Amino acid sequence: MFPIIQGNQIQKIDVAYCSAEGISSLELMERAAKSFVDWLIPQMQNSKGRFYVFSGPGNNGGDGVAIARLLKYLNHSVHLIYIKDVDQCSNDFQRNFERLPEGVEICRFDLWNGKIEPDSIIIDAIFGVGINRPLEGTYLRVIQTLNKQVGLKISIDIPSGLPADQASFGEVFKADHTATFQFPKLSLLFPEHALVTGEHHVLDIGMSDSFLNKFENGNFYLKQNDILGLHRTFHRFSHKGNFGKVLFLGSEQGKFGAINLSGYASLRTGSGLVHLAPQIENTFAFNTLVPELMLYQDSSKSSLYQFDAIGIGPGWGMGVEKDYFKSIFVRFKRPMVIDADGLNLLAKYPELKKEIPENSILTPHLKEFERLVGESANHLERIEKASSLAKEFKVIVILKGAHSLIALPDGRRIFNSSGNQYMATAGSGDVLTGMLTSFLGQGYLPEHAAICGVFHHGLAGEIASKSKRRGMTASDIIEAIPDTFIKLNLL
Ligand SMILES: NC(=O)C1=CN([C@@H]2O[C@H](COP(=O)(O)OP(=O)(O)OC[C@H]3O[C@@H](n4cnc5c(N)ncnc54)[C@H](O)[C@@H]3O)[C@@H](O)[C@H]2O)[C@@H](O)CC1
Ligand SMILES: [K+]
Repeated sequence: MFPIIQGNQIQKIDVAYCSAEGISSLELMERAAKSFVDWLIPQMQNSKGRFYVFSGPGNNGGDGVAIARLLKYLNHSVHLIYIKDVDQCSNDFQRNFERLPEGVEICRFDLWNGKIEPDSIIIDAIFGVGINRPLEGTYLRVIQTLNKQVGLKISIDIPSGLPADQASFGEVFKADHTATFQFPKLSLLFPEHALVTGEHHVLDIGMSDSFLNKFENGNFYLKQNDILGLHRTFHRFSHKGNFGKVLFLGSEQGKFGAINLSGYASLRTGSGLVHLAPQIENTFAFNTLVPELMLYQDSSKSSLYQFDAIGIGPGWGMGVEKDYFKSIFVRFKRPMVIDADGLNLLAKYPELKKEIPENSILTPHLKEFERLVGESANHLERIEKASSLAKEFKVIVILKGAHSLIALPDGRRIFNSSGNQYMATAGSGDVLTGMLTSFLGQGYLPEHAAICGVFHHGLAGEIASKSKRRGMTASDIIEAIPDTFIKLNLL
């Protein structure tokens, strides 16, 4: 997993990395510029190959100058507009400025005519992770001018004006794409910044996970390779008991789909036996939409011990009695998955939080999370609150959304990389509950069940949306679950 390093530590890392690798900071900047250009060129497709690079005074600006040179070497039309006098810019900016080849159109911002030819690509290299205060004066004018321009806009490392680890504090460059070096900066993962970061891409500049781990401060970015080693393997003699017997409690009258989706998702994730216990008087009048699903009549007196894992909450309704709810914790005693109305009931009866079995997985979306812990001023505060909840009650909190956060009881916070906007559809959360419960039932450690569940869920959404886009449904996500195992070559 990439650690997500704080913005104010990044300069220190650059120095340590250059000394460990025996390279100069100028060489590191060259690597960054090259990785950017290697990524950029295939993205251009129908563009005419005309670039306007806007460079600020620090090393982000230096990256921009180096990129202008590399683009010129590839015979593109390149304009470089710099903002501060060159002799006041960073050393590596100046070294790169001296190396600019003939043919790059160079102009200082205050002398620039403000014209950008149609179909040009605007590259924002004004500020990177060194931003430490809101933009004002000329810098503010530059960003305001560029935000009014039409054309594809790409930010280097981070959109200028956005601080690396905090909520935005002023005007920010509005990028269509952000190409960020080595690991995503924390603020690129905040939903409220979606309109300025555009789509983000992580570019490798050669720093290994083990090198970066020396500087970690608890935040990590989950990649595909990270989950491969977490999976359990099963052999030829495994029987359905090895794959887990799971139960879903939920679905009041009128919401039959909810636990059907969870149950079916858990079958597709590999569960051996799946039971549904709907919240209706006559359980056996319930319609299981899939023949492999079985019904179970639960009461506060029945034993839940026969199940390897349980998932509670999808479509449950708010009429569930407090004592019955508590009895589930007391009777099962082991980690379980709590979602939807299970969480809303915890918000209604907060005294029950302390009864939740340790290492259970809670999966609130933003609204359910707000009901549980109150409003947050921004996503950073939300992340802190999720982490506190996980630590205080020794549970795993999965805060769902783009880049779902997995907050672990030991304080680590893992941000997911898989998934896309098409997954914001009815029942998508019920599917996640099914997958998480399935992994728990197959004997995965709760932490591994959370990580694998979240990653596979996002990957299934990516696969299903290839042919369905906006028309993708939760059932399509379920049908794509087996393909996630095939894609990752998991037996
Ligand atoms: N390992 C990495 O991550 C690498 C980073 N590089 C680049 O270096 C960048 C960081 O460079 P720097 O630390 O020079 O930071 P910046 O390029 O963001 O610039 C910081 C400078 O701007 C000033 N400043 C900050 N906020 C301001 C404001 N609101 N108005 C006016 N001036 C302001 C600061 O005092 C400082 O002089 C990264 O974002 C990245 O683009 C690459 O060159 C090489 C590799
Ligand atoms: K930038």
